[in-house]
Amino acid sequence: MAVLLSSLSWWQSLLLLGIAIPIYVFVLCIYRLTLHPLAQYPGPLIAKLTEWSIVYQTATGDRHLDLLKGHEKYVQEGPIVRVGPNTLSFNTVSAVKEVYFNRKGNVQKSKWYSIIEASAGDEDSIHAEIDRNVHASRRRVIEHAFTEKGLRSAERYLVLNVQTFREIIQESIKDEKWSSPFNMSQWATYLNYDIMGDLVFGRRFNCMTSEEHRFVPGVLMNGTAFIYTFASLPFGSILRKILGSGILAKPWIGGSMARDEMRFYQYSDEVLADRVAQEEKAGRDDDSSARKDMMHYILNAKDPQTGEGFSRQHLTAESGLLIAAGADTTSTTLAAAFFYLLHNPRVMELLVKEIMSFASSRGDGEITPFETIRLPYLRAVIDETLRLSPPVPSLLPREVLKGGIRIGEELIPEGSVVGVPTYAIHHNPEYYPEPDMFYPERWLVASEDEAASSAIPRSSEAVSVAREAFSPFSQGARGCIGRQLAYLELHAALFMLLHRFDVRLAKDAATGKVMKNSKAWREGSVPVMDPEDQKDDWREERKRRQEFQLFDRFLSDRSGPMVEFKERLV
Ligand code: HEM
Repeated sequence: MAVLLSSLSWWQSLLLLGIAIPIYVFVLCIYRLTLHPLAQYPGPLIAKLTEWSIVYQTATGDRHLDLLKGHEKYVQEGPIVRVGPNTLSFNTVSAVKEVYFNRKGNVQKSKWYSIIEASAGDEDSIHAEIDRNVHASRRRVIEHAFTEKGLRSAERYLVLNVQTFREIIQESIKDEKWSSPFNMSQWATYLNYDIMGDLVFGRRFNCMTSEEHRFVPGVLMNGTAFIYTFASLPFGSILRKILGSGILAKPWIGGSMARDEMRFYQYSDEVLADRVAQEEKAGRDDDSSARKDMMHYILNAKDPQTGEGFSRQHLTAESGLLIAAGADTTSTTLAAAFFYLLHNPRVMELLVKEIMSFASSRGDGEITPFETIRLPYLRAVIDETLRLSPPVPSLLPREVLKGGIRIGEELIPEGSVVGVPTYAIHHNPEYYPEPDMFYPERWLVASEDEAASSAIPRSSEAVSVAREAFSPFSQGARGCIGRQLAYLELHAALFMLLHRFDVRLAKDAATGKVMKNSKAWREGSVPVMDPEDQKDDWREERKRRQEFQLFDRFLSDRSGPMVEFKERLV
């Protein structure tokens, strides 16, 4: 071939390419539609032909909606949809079990993960690491930071940060009236960044009280949006080198999103450098009273099997991951919980009743975050929020290894990419009757009396089916390591805020409608979208009955609800 090309003049080579490329594309398309091992599965034509359909979906922020729409459209043909030439989306519990939950399942994270943290340097965090053994070894190191002892020592800092938020709200309440409106997505983000700063690095970012670090959530969301799409490009693994080199971050090539992606890792590396210096100083001074935050455990931990700790490059990747994974997800859920409570007064009333009666049963005794975990209706509200608005809403891609994998009745061949889109399975009526309804009771087994008046079945079988499909934290060996911490934060924050304040949706004084925050709460943020105030130009799936709107950037972008607070008269 090379000899042939070298014997041609430039215009003959060009002509040859001009003929060969369309023929290649044509043959590839025919192959993908007919002889490809996944050709038998239903799906949109464009998705069968090209990966660019995934790129387009990730760029719009609507991928979770597209995946659900695909499953609804092809439901008659079964629960599997071909969403890319080589990618299958499943909407079943058996797929959740085989692909995620089963630690021996014959899959590994797809190559998409090898690109998402290229800007952190040559080493991947535990989230991006593909090799299952390397991941297991690193995860054992990180687990030291998530023990019950570690979480118990975190309680105090959770409380202090929520107290700061309460004080800020309190200051905005004038003359025993309602506070000024708070965009809950914005304030839940500041709160959770401050909590994560405190818990991971032993220092507050003070997002709630000062402007200095408030740029970080925006930088993270922009960077994540960029990488979500970039990593989905065909030949993404070749592009990793470009990303890691920082070329895209040059002002004359990449846009602000590419620059923000780099900027986020620079920021987490700076924060890490300060923290490592502190740890070294504490070691030199033999200071046993130094703060034992998560980084303390991570800096000092060794994998019990290999005896190895983390290199500096790993630590940079893990620092970025912990800020991103910990702060952003939990704040989406807190904002969404306010949205659902304020649109469902019945649920709000029951929840406040539970909180108040627990508090009064304790008299003047101090209530710790761990105790709030025991409140069943509060947990049901949080789980129902995570079901309808999962902060990581799309398909977590896994590549099938040699020998293939059996999922339900199907044998899926090696090299295919498979996954279960969380938002889609959380709306699957087979597991969640009346899936669009915010109904926390679905998580609680009903007594005989309750069953008679229940809107949906609540037998122990129905609840356990719902539990099996429930995947906001994913499941199994690659599932979320911060799950317990997230619940602790959410329980504590909701308990402390609702115990102290009555809340209501802020209304626009002129129109009397739910308030829209026309000003972006950070650069590039989406406007407040309240489905009660639907616009004609909203796509159909965004008009779901009273759902808190997410924009899928792998993490979720969001805004609102606009909330006002008033001191409760106890
Ligand atoms: C509501 C809150 C949260 C949700 C919904 C959530 C969700 C998830 C999901 C879906 C994954 C798997 C991602 C994948 O497979 O690509 C994950 C992984 C992870 N999460 Fe969370 N997360 C939350 C809170 C937290 C918190 C508070 C932390 C702690 C700092 C955390 C740390 C991590 C880490 C380190 C991983 C990677 C685990 C591994 O690969 O071994 N997350 N999370």
